[in-house]
Amino acid sequence: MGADALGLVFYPPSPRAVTVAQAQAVVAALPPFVTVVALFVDEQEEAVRDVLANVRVDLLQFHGDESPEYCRGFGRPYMKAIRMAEGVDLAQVAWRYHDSAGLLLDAWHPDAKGGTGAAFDWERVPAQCSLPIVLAGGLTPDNVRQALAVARPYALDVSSGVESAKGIKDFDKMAAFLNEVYEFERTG
Ligand SMILES: O=C(O)c1ccccc1NCC(=O)[C@H](O)[C@H](O)COP(=O)(O)O
Repeated sequence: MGADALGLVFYPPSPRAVTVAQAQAVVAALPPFVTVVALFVDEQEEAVRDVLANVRVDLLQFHGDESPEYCRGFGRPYMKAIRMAEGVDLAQVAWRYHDSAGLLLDAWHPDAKGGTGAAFDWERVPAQCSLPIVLAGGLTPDNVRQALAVARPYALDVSSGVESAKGIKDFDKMAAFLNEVYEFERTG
């Protein structure tokens, strides 16, 4: 459908978690030029290295409380996800993770690390940031145009909003989401 990237969730508690074998099958079916993102949450280094040794990964996404040293320790492009708790200082975060490919901003949730379907206040996305902003959290075909207008992110990341049930992607919802994005790009 034209998405630039696809995320593989290597976080066992997630309903979207994949095994290495499932990830290999997904990657093998992708058309060229789609960025493969491997997502981890406070994972043991050994487990990350095992995925890197067995799956063609373009970008690591760290969605927990990983330090900058941990994130860059794999010698691969990475992106740090930040859950937008109250008072988070994005300028300082961008400085600490200066070599991150971007900052993925997601909703903070008391019981889950991500993929919750909850949104945060898009007005909190800074107009200026030293890193490209990837907007996530509670995006749907119905609200994505508004999110783009308010937050003006570099990219979007969506999960629950294009699913029929937790972990089950819905073709029509994905198509509707992408159509809304293209329409926004066309009309501003
Ligand atoms: O998707 C998950 O289950 C997940 C679990 C734990 C940490 C991160 C997770 N997903 C990360 C993502 O990048 C999601 O796309 C992002 O949180 C937005 O999710 P949603 O609000 O469901 O669109």
